[in-house]
Parts: sequence; C-alpha cells; structure tokens
Amino acid sequence: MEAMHPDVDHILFTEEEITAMVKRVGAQISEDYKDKDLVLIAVLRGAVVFMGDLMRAIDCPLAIDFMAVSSYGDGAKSSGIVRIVKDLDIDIKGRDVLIVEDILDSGITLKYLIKNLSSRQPASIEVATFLWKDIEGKQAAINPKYVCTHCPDDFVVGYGLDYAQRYRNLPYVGVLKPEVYS
Ligand SMILES: O=P(O)(O)OC[C@H]1O[C@H](OP(=O)(O)OP(=O)(O)O)[C@H](O)[C@@H]1O
Ligand code: HPA
Ligand SMILES: [Mg+2]
Repeated sequence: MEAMHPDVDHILFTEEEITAMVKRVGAQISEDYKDKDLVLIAVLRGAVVFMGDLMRAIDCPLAIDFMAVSSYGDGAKSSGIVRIVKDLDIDIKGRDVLIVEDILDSGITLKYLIKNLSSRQPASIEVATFLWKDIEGKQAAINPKYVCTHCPDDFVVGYGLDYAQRYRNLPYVGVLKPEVYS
C-alpha cells in the first residue's frame, strides 16, 4: 500500500475495500437494470473516479453522460447555491436514469439534480452514491437506492473527492487534517 498523504489524518477506506464495495453495488445495479434502458449520469467532477469503476462493474447495456454542478467552490462548506456548469448532451425522456455521485453530504446538490432531471420526464430516476454522510438532521430527505458505504461527518478526500481541487487522485478515502482547511 502506498504511503499516506501528509495532509490526511487517517484512512477511512482502502483501495481494496473500495474495489469490493463498488463491485457489490455494480452487481446489484446489473440485476435491477438488465431489462431497462439505463443511463448513468455522473456529476462532475467528484464522481468521475467512481463512475469509471462503477460502469465497468455493471454487466448490462448502458449509456453515460455527465453534468457539472458546483456548490462547494474551493471551500469545505456548501454555498447552498447549486450552479449548472455543464448540462447533459443526451435526451433522457423515457429512459432509466441513475445519478452517480461521489458523496451525499448536505443533500443540496442531489436535491437540485433530482428536481431538475425529473422535469425532463425520465421513465425512472435513482441515485448511486459512493459515500453517504447520513447524519440525522443534516440532510434534505434523499434516499439513495445504491450506497457503497456510510461515512462519518468529517471532511473527506480521495477517490475523486477534493479540497480546493486537490487530493482527487488519492486511491483511498481519508479524513483531511482540520488544520489544512481551517
Ligand atoms: O450533498 P452536498 O452537500 O451538496 O455535497 C455533495 C456534492 O459536493 C461535491 O461537489 P462540489 O460542488 O464540491 O464539486 P466537485 O464535484 O467538482 O468537487 C461532491 O462532489 C458532491 O457533488
Ligand atoms: O467531505 C467532503 N469532501 C469533499 N467534498 C465534499 N463535498 C461535500 N462533502 C465533501
Ligand atoms: Mg468538491
């Protein structure tokens, strides 16, 4: 295993653990969508790493597309305002949409996306998130159908997740040392 980054306090999920979790969720999705018209929509930029692994763990026909929204900017707290930076290229009307996210934290991003994408009349819409900070009272009422793992209420980085655009390339998920962002 590679050395831990000096800005990381401790590792939450190792590369090996992540591989196993993504395979498990991929198998579930393969079973549920084998007779459907699946479109995976990844939310840039954080979800790209999970998307790359998840799509290869799904064994049924699918299409992919990307949307870019941003609410955190370069900070460790959501601004509360979600901006669409890049919209979909494909039409999702009548198709089975699965939104692919790296993390469900306050829920502000997903709440906005579900509302926005639902208005385009997909046949179905569900969420697959790599991490879920399901802390009571913190979140908008969102129930992701597919979750790789739950996560404590700390600021985490790695496996696509950033702080000020850094650390996305770490192959594990770790808790960032508070002195790095405070
Ligand atoms: O549940 P929430 O509190 O809304 O937080 C989750 C969202 O925030 C992060 O994205 P960010 O806006 O930082 O953009 P990024 O994916 O480019 O890092 C993360 O990738 C999720 O999309
Ligand atoms: O804990 C987090 N880490 C990185 N990005 C995030 N976006 C929401 N929560 C987080
Ligand atoms: Mg981010």
